[in-house]
Amino acid sequence: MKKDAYSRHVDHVMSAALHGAPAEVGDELILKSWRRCIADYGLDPSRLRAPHIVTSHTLRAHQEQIEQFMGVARVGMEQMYKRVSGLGYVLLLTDAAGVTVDYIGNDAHAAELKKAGLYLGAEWSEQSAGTCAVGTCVAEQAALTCHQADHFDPTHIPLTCSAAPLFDPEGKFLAVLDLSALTSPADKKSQHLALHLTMMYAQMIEDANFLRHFEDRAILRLGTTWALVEVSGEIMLAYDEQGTVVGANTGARRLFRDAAAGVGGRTLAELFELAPADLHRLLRFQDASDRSIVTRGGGRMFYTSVRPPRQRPAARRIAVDAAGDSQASLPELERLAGDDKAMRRLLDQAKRLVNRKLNILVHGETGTGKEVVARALHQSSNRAARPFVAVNCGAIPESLIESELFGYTAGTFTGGRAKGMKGLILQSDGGTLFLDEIGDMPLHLQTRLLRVLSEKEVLPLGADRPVPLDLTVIAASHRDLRNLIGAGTFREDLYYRLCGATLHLPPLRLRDDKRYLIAKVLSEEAELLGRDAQLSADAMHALLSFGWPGNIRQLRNVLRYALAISDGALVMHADLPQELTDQFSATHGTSAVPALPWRETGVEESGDADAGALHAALVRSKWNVTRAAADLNLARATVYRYMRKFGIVPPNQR
Ligand SMILES: Nc1ncnc2c1ncn2[C@@H]1O[C@H](COP(=O)(O)OP(=O)(O)OP(=O)(O)O)[C@@H](O)[C@H]1O
Repeated sequence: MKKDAYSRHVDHVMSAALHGAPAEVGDELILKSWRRCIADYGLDPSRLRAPHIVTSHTLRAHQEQIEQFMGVARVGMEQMYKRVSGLGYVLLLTDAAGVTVDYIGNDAHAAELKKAGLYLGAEWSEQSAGTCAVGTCVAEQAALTCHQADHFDPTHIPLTCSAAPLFDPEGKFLAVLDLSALTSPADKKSQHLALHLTMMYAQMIEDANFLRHFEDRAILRLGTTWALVEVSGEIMLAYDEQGTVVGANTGARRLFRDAAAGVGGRTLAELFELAPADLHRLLRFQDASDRSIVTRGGGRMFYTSVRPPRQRPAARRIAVDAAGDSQASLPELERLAGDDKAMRRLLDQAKRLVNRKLNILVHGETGTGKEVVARALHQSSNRAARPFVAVNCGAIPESLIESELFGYTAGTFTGGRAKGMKGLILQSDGGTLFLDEIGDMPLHLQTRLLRVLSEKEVLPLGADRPVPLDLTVIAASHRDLRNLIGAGTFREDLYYRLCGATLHLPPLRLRDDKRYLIAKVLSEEAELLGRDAQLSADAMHALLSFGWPGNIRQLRNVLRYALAISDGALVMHADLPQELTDQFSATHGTSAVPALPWRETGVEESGDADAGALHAALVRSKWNVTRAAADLNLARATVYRYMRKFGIVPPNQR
């Protein structure tokens, strides 16, 4: 900015703030903000300040405060960004303090955007940045555009920014959605649509969050247009079975602003003129053919639509109640465990790792839930709306792993796809790449993967230029990778790249929350069948006493089987597969005692517990590989591969 233009700006801000009228500035919110900057925060428009970017530790703390909301907001932001991409805009989501907790922009301009503060971690409060769209939106809790010289600090004059406030389901100010650009036409009117788009998406995100928050409640939507009331939640009220309002979105709070006691805690009959039949249909969460309603006192007419509460299947309630646990409403990561100490510690650790951009290594026997944990970590992260790509390095034939992972360009292979193929690594860009059985990855591909991880770019086969990517890897192994390093089959440097943090999943037999897991898996399986399920006391006892060499995967298979066999809602001991009932009666003294499956051979002494589990499954199936594979939920080819690997030889071939 030229020096004279710069001093003109400073003079204009000072004189308008001290003596000016709103008409001179053109926007009352901007004028009020200039005054606050001078009188309340003691800012000086002639002192230029570079944008303030908070440390990653502070950023994480801000993100943690609104983590769940960020997941919902991200979906809306991505949709919105599609509408404006190519027009030079970036999207910011800030928290109520004005700290940018999420961001979508064109990475090609990352350096410029970062310099301008249009980036993750930038703090846009008025106290820090002077008048700006986010800061003034925070101060006024109102939508506005802060265009070029509206900014207090001349540093920000090149920018145009439109921001809208977001409120939580209780009406508390929560966040700001901001659409900004580094350059724009001089006329502020050019940003009219940008402001409206921002307000529209802010409302959509806020309403999506409202619907999620009250998914267990009926929602009454009111609209002024008959055909749109189903889809546009202009005004929404959540209410309980008695018709008492338990939540209201911003539109509804605005509508009932004059009601002395607000809307919360009042009944629908107090707010609307309702005939008994109308009240009845609302309490039964039914729609009616005449879908109009009139507010009491104000006499305003609206069209209505009712969204009934989400029905949790009875089976889920019964089963979880059976475990005496009320975790059903908790986020996915929390629900992975009951009160097992090791798992609770692991989940606490996992929650702290979620958005840290660290690669994570998950270790545990087969079927302990390594992939389940990886998915839950992804779903709890701010990458949740981006892809979760799972690759089983042990299952893809070695000849294909390279092209599957890294992709290839057109013409690289005869018989390949004409347009080339985007590899799985690139497909996970911005999301999470889950590399299962990482210990099975051939050495030369480990080298290529290491390069991808360190350089954050991938070179598809046949390509001459690498493609940059935002990669977060969660790798899993049932084997101790340090043993593989010792044996020379796993690269030590890759190991250190992958284990930004390591999570050790305990085997099911050592978990203290078996009762919780049994109830959870039973309810999930029963839900799939659309029925109720409970376990008889002795069936539960047998499940609790079993050794579970195949861990939670085996538990799921057993319960799926038992549900298929059982006649009614009650799963009996006799409905369980024979392997369980045999062991149960054995350990209770009614027949010969088989040793616990994973201890019955010396294979475990090889240092690999899975060899024991595999051997046990083969013994149980009388060396029928197909049945053992089904038991362990593995492909037959995988069972053969592991048999070769562990040196397990069937008796008839010894
Ligand atoms: N906490 C859990 N709650 C309910 N089901 C679970 C849980 N953890 C794992 N499971 C179930 O156990 C089975 C195996 O899980 P998963 O595939 O994540 O295990 P894994 O350790 O990755 O197995 P592998 O090493 O063989 O790939 C799946 O059916 C999954 O649904």
